[in-house]
Amino acid sequence: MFLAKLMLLGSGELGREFAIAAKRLGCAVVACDRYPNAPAMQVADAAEVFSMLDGAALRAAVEKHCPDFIVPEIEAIDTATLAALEEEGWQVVPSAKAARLTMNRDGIRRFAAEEQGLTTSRYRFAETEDEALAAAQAVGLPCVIKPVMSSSGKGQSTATTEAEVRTAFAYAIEKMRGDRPMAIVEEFIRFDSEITLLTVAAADGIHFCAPIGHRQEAGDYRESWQPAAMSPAVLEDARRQAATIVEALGGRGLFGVEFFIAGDRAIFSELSPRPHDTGMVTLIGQDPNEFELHLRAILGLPVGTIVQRGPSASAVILADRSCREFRFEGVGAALAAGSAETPVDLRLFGKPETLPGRRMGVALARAASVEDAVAAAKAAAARVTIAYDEEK
Ligand SMILES: Nc1ncnc2c1ncn2[C@@H]1O[C@H](COP(=O)(O)OP(=O)(O)OP(=O)(O)O)[C@@H](O)[C@H]1O
Ligand SMILES: NCC(=O)N[C@@H]1O[C@H](COP(=O)([O-])[O-])[C@@H](O)[C@H]1O
Ligand SMILES: [Mg+2]
Repeated sequence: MFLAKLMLLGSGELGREFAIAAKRLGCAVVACDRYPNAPAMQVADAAEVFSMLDGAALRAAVEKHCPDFIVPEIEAIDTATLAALEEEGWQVVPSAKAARLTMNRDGIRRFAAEEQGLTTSRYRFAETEDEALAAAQAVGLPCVIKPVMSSSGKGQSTATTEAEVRTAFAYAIEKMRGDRPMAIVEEFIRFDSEITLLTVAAADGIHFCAPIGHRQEAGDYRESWQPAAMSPAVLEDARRQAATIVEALGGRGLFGVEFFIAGDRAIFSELSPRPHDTGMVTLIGQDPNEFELHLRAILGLPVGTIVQRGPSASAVILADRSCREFRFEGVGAALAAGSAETPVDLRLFGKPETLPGRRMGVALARAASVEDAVAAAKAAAARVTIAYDEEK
């Protein structure tokens, strides 16, 4: 009856779009996350609620549902259990090795820089304040300090003085996920721009999407656009580095490979072995979009030709406080801003609770230029407001 059964480990906005793509292609989806009614659960065939870091619960869910593919959707997963499951013959996407190396920044950074020879910022790891100070001295100030296990900028800050290094290290350890109190101390790169190069490893080879530019604030993305303007030589270098690391990680799927662009250098930053948040722009600008590409690659289907439909952008809709009783307003006004020349669309993720800075939705636009697309997406996002009710 079903083409395949997919189990999502993590069920946020990215998993939700992936689940929709999977349902369209006749797959069964089991959505797992730490809280009930997570975005992907709302469109899945079945749901399981447990912490992805709980290996026993993860194994029990796999043995209960017997998925054809286990699809990590977040970084923080018990990767030792994933590796054991893979060893026993379960299919982990793109591979248990990719999930293990990318869950922690030390894993992927060492692999990229020391084993694959990619260009990266200078970096050191620190487990104590003294080690953080020594690391900052080695990489130079200012430096960026991040917990080795975190995402979306959580626990990340930039230090320009020794005193700030101490504060930044304490902040990283306070905000880390998991149980490894370790931070990466990175040279601050004065980049001209930053991009995500979506790279697909599929049955019919390696494919690249047009580069996606993005702007980050507090370590989290605010707007992304596609195609990002780049010199052909730098793009070629980024593609070479992306292909190197994707092939070395192994397995099939879509990867979001992040680079800083500084002059004629493409500096590898990190990668997601799964759809990328900045890649939500492909929901309006690209066929197949990043979620459909991930699915096709996983299922062993050919990707064929990827069509970029013209200058496109996404802009995020963020909450500013904690609340369980809230409503979206201005949705009609946001959509009404679209036109034949500048189509506008929205995704509201259906998260059951707001938190300060939590991404609740995204506005999408296509236009005559990337600048116009970003302006249209931002304007649409600004029209959507969240009305918070008193906690009941
Ligand atoms: N070494 C650096 N130099 C300059 N800016 C940096 C550096 N490291 C990170 N940044 C800025 O912070 C952003 C977030 O960093 P990074 O991608 O490492 O964190 P993250 O928490 O994994 O984010 P996400 O999960 O959203 O990709 C980068 O996109 C960039 O704008
Ligand atoms: N940069 C990684 C990223 O964007 N991940 C996406 O955010 C969700 C968690 O959101 P939450 O923190 O609001 O629950 C994840 O499940 C994934 O979809
Ligand atoms: Mg990143």
